[in-house]
Amino acid sequence: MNAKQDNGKPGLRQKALAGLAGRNLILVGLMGAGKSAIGKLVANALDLPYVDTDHEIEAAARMTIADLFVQYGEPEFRALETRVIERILTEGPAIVSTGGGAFVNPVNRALISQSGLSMWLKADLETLWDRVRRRQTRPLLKTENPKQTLKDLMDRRYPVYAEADMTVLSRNVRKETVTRDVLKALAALDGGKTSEE
Ligand SMILES: Nc1ncnc2c1ncn2[C@@H]1O[C@H](COP(=O)(O)OP(=O)(O)OP(=O)(O)O)[C@@H](O)[C@H]1O
Ligand SMILES: O=C(O)C1=C[C@@H](O)[C@@H](O)[C@H](O)C1
Ligand SMILES: [Mg+2]
Repeated sequence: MNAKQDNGKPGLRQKALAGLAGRNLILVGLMGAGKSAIGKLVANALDLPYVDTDHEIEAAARMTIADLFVQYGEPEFRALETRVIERILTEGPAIVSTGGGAFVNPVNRALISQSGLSMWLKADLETLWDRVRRRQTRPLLKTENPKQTLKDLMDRRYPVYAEADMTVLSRNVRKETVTRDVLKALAALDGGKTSEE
């Protein structure tokens, strides 16, 4: 992905940066949507800092999110999440992966819309379940029927995620393909064609 192609037209990276226009890009969506995995690849492609709110929360609390839920409860986790989002967004521009519940809070949504572009990584239930089923790190899925819990979260949260500025399908394809779809969505904000189309 060269910044300039031989034909003189701007390349995908350059167009995506133009579309982003110095703003933060905030990835939202359910657990397993790929916010962390794709966020890292997008940051790498655009040569921008990458920040993961879940990771920042764990660093600030000096414990894992699972332990935070057990020792202090979800309300304390959510309060910390809002403080971390507020801080991160003022330090941008960056590619920011949020935790699955972050965008559901209207205070967080307002902070996000003030300082950046939100992008929903949308995936279907089977794709999400396939990605999260093997890991025990997500406290909200420690239920008797975690797949049903994931489905309930989808039903509640998808109308809210739909408020994001952009949506990209996090399909069952290579991460690089989804990453490219993210860059194309950003590039489209700038209008015109890239030389890679
Ligand atoms: N397009 C993809 N193809 C294959 N695997 C993927 C893809 N996107 C993500 N994954 C994998 O799915 C798993 C979950 O992805 P990831 O941790 O990035 O989700 P997340 O949205 O950050 O979830 P959480 O809200 O729990 O932090 C990871 O193992 C990741 O490598
Ligand atoms: O969907 C959610 O509410 C969560 C998702 C994870 O990213 C973590 O932020 C935490 O486990 C809560
Ligand atoms: Mg994540």
